[in-house]
Amino acid sequence: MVDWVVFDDLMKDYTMLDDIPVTSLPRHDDYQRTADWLLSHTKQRPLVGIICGSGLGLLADTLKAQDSFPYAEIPGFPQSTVQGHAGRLVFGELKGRSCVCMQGRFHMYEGHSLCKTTFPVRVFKLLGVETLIVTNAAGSLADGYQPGDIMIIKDHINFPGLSGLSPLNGPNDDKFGPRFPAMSNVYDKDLRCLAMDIVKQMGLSQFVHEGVYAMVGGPNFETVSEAKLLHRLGVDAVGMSTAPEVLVASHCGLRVFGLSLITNKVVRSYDGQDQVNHEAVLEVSKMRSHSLQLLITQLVGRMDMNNNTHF
Ligand SMILES: O=P(O)(O)O[C@@H]1C[C@H](O)[C@@H](CO)O1
Ligand code: HPA
Repeated sequence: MVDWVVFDDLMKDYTMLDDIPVTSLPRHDDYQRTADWLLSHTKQRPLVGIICGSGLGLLADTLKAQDSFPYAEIPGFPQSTVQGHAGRLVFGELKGRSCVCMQGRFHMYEGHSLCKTTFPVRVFKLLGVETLIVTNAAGSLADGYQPGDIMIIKDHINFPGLSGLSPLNGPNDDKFGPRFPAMSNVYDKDLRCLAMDIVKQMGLSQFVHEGVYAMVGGPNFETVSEAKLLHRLGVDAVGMSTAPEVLVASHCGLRVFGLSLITNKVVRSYDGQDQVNHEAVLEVSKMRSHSLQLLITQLVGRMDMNNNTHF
């Protein structure tokens, strides 16, 4: 079993993932042990996994017939440290469909290696999950977006990934997926269309967009020049998570759907005094999390199941 305290201690001398001794990376058995423990502690057999972003954890509270486990009680599970991320794994039903929900995620900027931030995704796979729904709080760069809007993620730019920081670094585990996974169609098109349909029926079209999410390492928010650069690159929203989870999910054949809640506009001008902060991010996510919850609930209720073309 991975002991993350020992793991972190081993890691402290390694600044590049390239340097991580492969013997200390989690192995298939480590993920399996955590999955087996969970399966023996709940009767739920989830087909949908949900990761709640900053301030978006209330969704987990709406699950029916809940079994919940603080991360600290789950063998092999990492711990969350960020305000707005409760640190509980909640099993339960949405529209009668069995789900497992991470109320709090792990970020690279917390000092976790990427294999640690994505550990739960492979556990989800071994629990029988077919579809992963990722959510996050993000700052907008696109001109038409306002705080409180929702962005259905069409694609992402993974800046840490482009510079060699990938949760898939290290020996490939063929039991999970191929060495060189394609990433050209990661955010499932059918689910995106279904979500847009639901948005129309909910009368929310004015507040919902489809766009490109970029992951940066954080924990600082962007400088004005970085914001200008992201805008020129065609990024619609920027955040500090999601891409590694999506990579690992897609690698092991999960169908992926992603939503960003726009909590702030990224400052793109040297004039003015606007400054983003985490408290404001949490406040906006709390204010608008209800619409996001309704959208996810409808989506889970209407998505096709056991029809995952990735298998
Ligand atoms: O977990 P997510 O990506 O929703 O969290 C965002 C990015 C930072 O962790 C934090 C900044 O306020 O919110
Ligand atoms: N930048 C990066 N991450 C974020 C932001 C932002 O403006 N807002 C919420 N998460």
